[in-house]
Amino acid sequence: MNIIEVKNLNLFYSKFQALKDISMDIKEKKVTALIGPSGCGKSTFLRCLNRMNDLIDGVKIKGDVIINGRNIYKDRVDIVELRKNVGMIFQKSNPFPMSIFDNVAYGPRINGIRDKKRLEEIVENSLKKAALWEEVKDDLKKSGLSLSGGQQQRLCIARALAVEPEIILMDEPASALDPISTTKIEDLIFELKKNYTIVIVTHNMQQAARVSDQTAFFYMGDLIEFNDTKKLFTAPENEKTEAYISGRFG
Ligand SMILES: Nc1ncnc2c1ncn2[C@@H]1O[C@H](COP(=O)(O)OP(=O)(O)OP(=O)(O)O)[C@@H](O)[C@H]1O
Repeated sequence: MNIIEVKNLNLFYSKFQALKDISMDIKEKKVTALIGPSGCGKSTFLRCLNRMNDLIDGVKIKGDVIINGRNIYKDRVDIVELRKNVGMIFQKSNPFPMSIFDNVAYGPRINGIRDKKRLEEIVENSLKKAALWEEVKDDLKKSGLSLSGGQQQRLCIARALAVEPEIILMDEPASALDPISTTKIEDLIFELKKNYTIVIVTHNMQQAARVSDQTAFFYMGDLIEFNDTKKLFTAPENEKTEAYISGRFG
């Protein structure tokens, strides 16, 4: 089933067109990777899926993004609800300057959950789902900022999971991490897709090939090819895709 349907999406930063008539259906509980050379529009596209571009001055968006049957740009949509349902993980982990517990409890508290036991449950479950619990369970009062880079990124994933999203957007979540931490994030993505839909921007083609079910190749604002990951990397249909995956540009 398609959880996200993008139809004829165009995005302008003032006069510059960064996305050109993009249409793409994203399947539920699968990992979709967005690849392409720097500046091709991957992050811009990702941010369209939870209206993060609304925050940028001079942005104009035309077209439709339909999530669970609701057009997030046209129907009356509560942005806070939307971002709860469509969580986001950034390249640079950004824990709040507070304890591990408070980082994960932050969203649930904003949503009005006050009961201590309930919060403890949510924090424990979210940290378990983010594969961080075992490493931090003995000192949840420790500052989130005192964790290693890889742990901080998993803390941010736990924080996103604590408000029960359906979709998680990841913008190069492992590009600042060492190989071992990267493997942990990749293993986690594999685990998470049992319950969540994941859309991930990555510069790393091996990573896209390892973690994703479907891959979209962008080039200069165009969606050049969108295919099953295996097919895209072994028998691409477009010659630009082939040139890119074989390292001839980008
Ligand atoms: N806030 C902005 N204002 C103006 N132009 C922007 C803005 N953000 C991005 N752009 C331009 O839009 C195009 C797409 O940028 P985007 O960041 O989406 O590309 P990307 O494929 O994610 O690149 P990278 O891999 O380098 O992160 C680029 O030409 C970029 O310069």
